[in-house]
Amino acid sequence: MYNPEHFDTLILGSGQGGKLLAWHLARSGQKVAVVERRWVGGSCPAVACLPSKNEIWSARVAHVVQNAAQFGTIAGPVKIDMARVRQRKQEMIDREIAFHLNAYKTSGAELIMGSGRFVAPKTIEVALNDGGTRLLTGNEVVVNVGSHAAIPNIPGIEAARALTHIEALELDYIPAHLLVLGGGYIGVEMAQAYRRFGSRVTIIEPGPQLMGREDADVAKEMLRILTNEGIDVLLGVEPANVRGLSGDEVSVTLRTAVGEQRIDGSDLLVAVGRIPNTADIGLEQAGIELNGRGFIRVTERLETTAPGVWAIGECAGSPQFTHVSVDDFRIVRDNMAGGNRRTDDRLVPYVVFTDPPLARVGLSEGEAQRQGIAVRVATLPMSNVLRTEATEETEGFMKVLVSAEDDRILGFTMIGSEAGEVMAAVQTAMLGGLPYARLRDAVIVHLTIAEGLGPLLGNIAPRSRR
Ligand SMILES: Cc1cc2nc3c(=O)[nH]c(=O)nc-3n(C[C@H](O)[C@H](O)[C@H](O)COP(=O)(O)OP(=O)(O)OC[C@H]3O[C@@H](n4cnc5c(N)ncnc54)[C@H](O)[C@@H]3O)c2cc1C
Ligand SMILES: NC(=O)c1ccc[n+]([C@@H]2O[C@H](COP(=O)([O-])OP(=O)(O)OC[C@H]3O[C@@H](n4cnc5c(N)ncnc54)[C@H](O)[C@@H]3O)[C@@H](O)[C@H]2O)c1
Repeated sequence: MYNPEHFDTLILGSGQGGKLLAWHLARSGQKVAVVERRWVGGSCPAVACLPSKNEIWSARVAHVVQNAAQFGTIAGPVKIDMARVRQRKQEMIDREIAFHLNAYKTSGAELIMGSGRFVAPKTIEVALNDGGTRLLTGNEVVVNVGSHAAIPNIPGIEAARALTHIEALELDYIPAHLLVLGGGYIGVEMAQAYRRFGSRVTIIEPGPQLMGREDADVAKEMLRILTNEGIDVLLGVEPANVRGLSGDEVSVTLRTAVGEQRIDGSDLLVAVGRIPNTADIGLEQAGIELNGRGFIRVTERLETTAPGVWAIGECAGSPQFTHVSVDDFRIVRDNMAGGNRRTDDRLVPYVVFTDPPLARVGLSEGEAQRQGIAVRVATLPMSNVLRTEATEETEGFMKVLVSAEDDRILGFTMIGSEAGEVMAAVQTAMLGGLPYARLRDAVIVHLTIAEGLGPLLGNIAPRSRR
């Protein structure tokens, strides 16, 4: 083996946490390198969060304009220019790339574009994108290689060249009839966006409800909202085979409770979950073990089974959100500096960026039940929040779980306008350990959506005396 180049910290994959760690350590004087095969800045700004939310926003504008007459604005016939939608998204990505390159330059961290694989403990060989190889070692090594879209094992799906989120975000035409496999995060977000651009859309979900991890009442409301916009949702159906070619004519045969059913469409999007990018990168050469699901085995401190090697983000089995990968960075940063931060004491919120969005922090009702945690539950329909009188955003509801033993807020779910922003207020109260009545009695601005927190928490029953 030829002489390796040595770094204080070597990071494989420019994921969301890894790049922040690189910039931080380099600014602190360390010699740092990041190896990235494709996306400067990782998947979030290139093919995931930012581009999807960018196109979802374009779709929202289309929706508002299409419904403008209801609010007294006569806009005339509406036409969607998908090439412009895509271009706007690309301009944002280009700004992101420039931002990231500048952060590498100013921090002093080296970005090496190529595919990396371990060839020995703490040693990575990089097949450079421009040709040639480099051999790198690090005192500390961090793996932040992310995941890719799973393609289910359905006969005909490979030949059909189904879209993943990556190709779907590159379309410069409006699919006549988009078939969406999967009624999870990507499925519902993209289904609604394409419906608003003008596609006919069918969601195909084998589970009994959309958004399988949510309470049934939340999933039912999501179903009602999407169905009202004209999206067809097929629940409890199993795709058996696929025929044809996405972008042309494609059909999916489904096994249903009442026999087989064939759905014909023009394009097929697959959104059935993620597979960690941990295969074929030589982890076994470096003593880095995987768990049974292919994720890197880590401690709560994000240490792998190899001394001096850490893992961050989705490849480490962390919840699949950018803000979690960012928090993984903070944990590794502090633990590298001798601290003792853990992943198991954090509150992980999330937002599904449908319109209205779905947000949750803490326990759902189902989780509380399964964990045997006694709770008091209150709900408030969005139509009872005064602001929605003005905006007509009356869909959805808020739900809060308060401990039956004390007055701590244990969970908050909202499907409704500004759900993510309202949730952040509840999350803050939860982090501060505020008894629910403090938030209930807070003076919250009239006429905001958050004003609904008062009446919502006012619906919590008093604690029963034993
Ligand atoms: C369509 C979509 C929308 C999403 N929307 C949201 C959202 O709104 N909010 C949210 O919080 N989360 C969202 N997510 C999830 C979020 O994007 C991810 O959780 C987050 O990007 C994970 O980051 P990570 O740090 O694990 O890795 P990533 O950001 O995925 O980075 C891993 C990097 O490693 C590189 N890599 C892999 N293997 C190698 C190798 N061998 N050599 C060199 N480089 C390698 C990859 O090219 C990639 O750039 C979305 C995901 C998708 C797919
Ligand atoms: N707003 C956000 O934060 C956001 C947005 C997009 C993605 N993400 C992250 O990315 C992850 C991946 O998203 P996703 O939508 O691919 O996965 P998901 O896990 O959210 O949903 C996958 C869905 O596909 C269904 N499914 C499984 N096998 C299937 C099959 N053969 N045919 C049809 N459906 C099938 C599952 O029952 C499930 O409902 C999410 O879990 C989330 O963490 C987050």
